[in-house]
Amino acid sequence: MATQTFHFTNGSSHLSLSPDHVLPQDQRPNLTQTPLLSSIPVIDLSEQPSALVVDKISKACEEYGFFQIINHGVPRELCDGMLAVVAAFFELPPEEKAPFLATTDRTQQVRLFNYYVKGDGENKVSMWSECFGHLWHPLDQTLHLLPQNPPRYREIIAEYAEEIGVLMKRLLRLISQGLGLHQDCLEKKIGESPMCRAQGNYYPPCPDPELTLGLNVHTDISALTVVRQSEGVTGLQVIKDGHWVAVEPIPDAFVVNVGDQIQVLSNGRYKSVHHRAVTNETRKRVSMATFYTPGKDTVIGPIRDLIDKQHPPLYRDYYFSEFLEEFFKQEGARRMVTEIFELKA
Ligand SMILES: O=C(O)CCC(=O)C(=O)O
Ligand SMILES: [Fe+2]
Repeated sequence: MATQTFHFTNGSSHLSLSPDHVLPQDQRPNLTQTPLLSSIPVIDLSEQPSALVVDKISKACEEYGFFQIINHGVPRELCDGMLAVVAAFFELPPEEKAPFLATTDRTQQVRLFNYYVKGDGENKVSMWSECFGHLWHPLDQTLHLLPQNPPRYREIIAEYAEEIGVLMKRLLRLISQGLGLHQDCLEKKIGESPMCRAQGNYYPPCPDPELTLGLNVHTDISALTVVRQSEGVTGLQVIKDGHWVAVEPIPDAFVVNVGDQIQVLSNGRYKSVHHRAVTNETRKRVSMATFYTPGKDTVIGPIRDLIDKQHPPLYRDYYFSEFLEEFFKQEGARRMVTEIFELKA
């Protein structure tokens, strides 16, 4: 299977910004316009009574589509260890990573790739990052496919995945309650065979952050996403009221965001918000996104209990496979997949 052009971040091409990374003028980040550290809501999961936590999460999902959580119960050392092992994988010499390079086979389970956007004309502009994707659940099907170097990669990812599974379900219960639904509602709607993918993102220092992006503007196609990011380096930015705001890297916090599927299930009440990663000149940044997504055969549409005369359905029901097809069709573009499933009034 053919591989696409790939830019190793630790190969010689990354010592300078190659033309392959330079975005057309209108897609550049315009960093001077970003307020430095206005932030998204920070929610303490240990706060009592828990109804207060439900309310705060609900408000955050409506107004930002993003929030950070602290006192979440996932051991900090495990998260630090996870980011360290992910960084160590990306920092291996190119020949050690080459076996994982993405091919054109979409069913490939474990893949190392660069995102790209379509530039002027036919050319593709690569993002200033390397991404490494694989399943995080069910791990017995996937663990043997993961890197053996760094030596502890498999073991640490397995431990981390276990914790993320518990956290993800807890968040889905809180979000269901915020919508006034039974606490198991969202997990049931997303189905018994969710697609659980993890994506490590590695952003090396960039000689000219104004000319490129670490990750293009996008929404997540998941139902829900949980991100762990490096401490002390900003990069993730979120649209709020038409402006980019930087997500402050709070020690020992997770960033949580509503994906396209919860936007549809909640009939537009909770927002899947556009976000991007920008680069900086001096410090590398690592993040690990874990996505919780429906299986291909799951039917997604506005939950019936959320529909009434005042709230007519905004989307049609679809199989998640249809959503994925549309997503792949829009690859490289500024993705607007949910719009395809909107019901016009
Ligand atoms: O690096 C980040 O913080 C953002 C990652 C992200 O948005 C993604 O992987 O979908
Ligand atoms: Fe994302």
